[in-house]
Amino acid sequence: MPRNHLAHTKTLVVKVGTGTLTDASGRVDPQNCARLAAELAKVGRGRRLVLVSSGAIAFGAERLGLVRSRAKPWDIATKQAAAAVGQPDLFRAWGEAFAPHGVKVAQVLLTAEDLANRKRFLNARRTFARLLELGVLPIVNENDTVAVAEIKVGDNDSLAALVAGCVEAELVVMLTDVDGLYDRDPRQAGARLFELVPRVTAEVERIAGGAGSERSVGGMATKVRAARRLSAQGTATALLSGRRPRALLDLLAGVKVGTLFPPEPERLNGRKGWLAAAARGKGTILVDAGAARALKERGKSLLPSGVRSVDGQFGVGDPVDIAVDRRRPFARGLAGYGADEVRRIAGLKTSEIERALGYKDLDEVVHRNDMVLLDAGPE
Ligand SMILES: Nc1ncnc2c1ncn2[C@@H]1O[C@H](COP(=O)(O)OP(=O)(O)O)[C@@H](O)[C@H]1O
Ligand SMILES: N[C@@H](CCC(=O)OP(=O)(O)O)C(=O)O
Repeated sequence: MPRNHLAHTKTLVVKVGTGTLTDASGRVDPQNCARLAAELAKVGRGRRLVLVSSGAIAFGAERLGLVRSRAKPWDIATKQAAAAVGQPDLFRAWGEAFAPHGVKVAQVLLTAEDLANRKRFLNARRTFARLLELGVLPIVNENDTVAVAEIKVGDNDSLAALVAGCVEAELVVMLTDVDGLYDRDPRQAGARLFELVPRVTAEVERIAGGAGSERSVGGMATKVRAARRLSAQGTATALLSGRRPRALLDLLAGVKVGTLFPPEPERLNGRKGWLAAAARGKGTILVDAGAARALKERGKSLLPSGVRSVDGQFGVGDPVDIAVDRRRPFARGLAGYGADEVRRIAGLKTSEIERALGYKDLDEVVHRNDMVLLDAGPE
């Protein structure tokens, strides 16, 4: 994908990391917020723009006078408390920074569950669409105060990827505190910047390290993982320095800045895109190797004969993971039968379904039209 195509981007998500909103000592940097707002106001003209902003923990830590120490890292409750204190401050800072440019802002706080549940996902999509029609800039963050491990997206790089799926963005720009992806941690001497990463391979994942500070989450590793998922979704990702003036404007003018991850040519739309990116399996259907091959290599539906067992509880129409090894699901789909029904027909031929259940609604446990193969990551 040539860089000058980026100028035609109609819908984009810009994710701002903590390191972009704070200075080297971790203090909130209002000047950078103001400069970024001026650039984002320009970028948003004539485009659908959504901002995903981290920084609640850093703003809260500043107000509470919490000092960072490598020896005594903050526990989860402290981070959640800091986020609760800091989120209003963060939102106010953005509101004040955008006001001089006439940009109205809306606060959207999400958890993974909001996007994993199809009904709530469609609700969120409708709200985003209406906000954008009204010319309002949605500013998204994870709802850190309520998001415990099970319902947490966990990092805002992944959240930005989910939001991109929700608004069908062509591009996600991640603004961070380094110029892009380097061949090693840029704090080491001799690190070289990648301009283009055509594919996120295992090697690329290996060189992407952890976070730069206690206030950030994830580091390069979560950005690269999000870029891999986005690429499969048909969305480009750019990593840029949020501290470098004009970097975002230059990117959209086709200038070579930062690191670009182009989209894969074939994209998953609508329900399948949601299944692959946002949905979480309510349970797992464990299948035998033959069924796995039929699904992966021949695009077949899952029939009861290939089912070995079922983990968890789910109803008809719920998203379910499909796996040979329960730690690495290779597909996700909408269940044609509930978990207890699948348990009763596991291993049977389709002709035996009716005898086992007393009725037969479908031949397939998961129909191929309701199924996507997952990118289980590089081997
Ligand atoms: N290969 C790499 N290339 C670039 N940065 C890296 C790499 N490995 C680790 N990092 C670290 O990732 C940090 C950016 O991630 P993070 O601290 O989570 O930022 P943000 O708050 O913007 O999300 C950089 O400051 C850098 O120290
Ligand atoms: N939701 C948290 C930030 C989570 C996060 O991913 O932070 P970062 O790595 O700076 O993008 C906050 O607002 O502080």
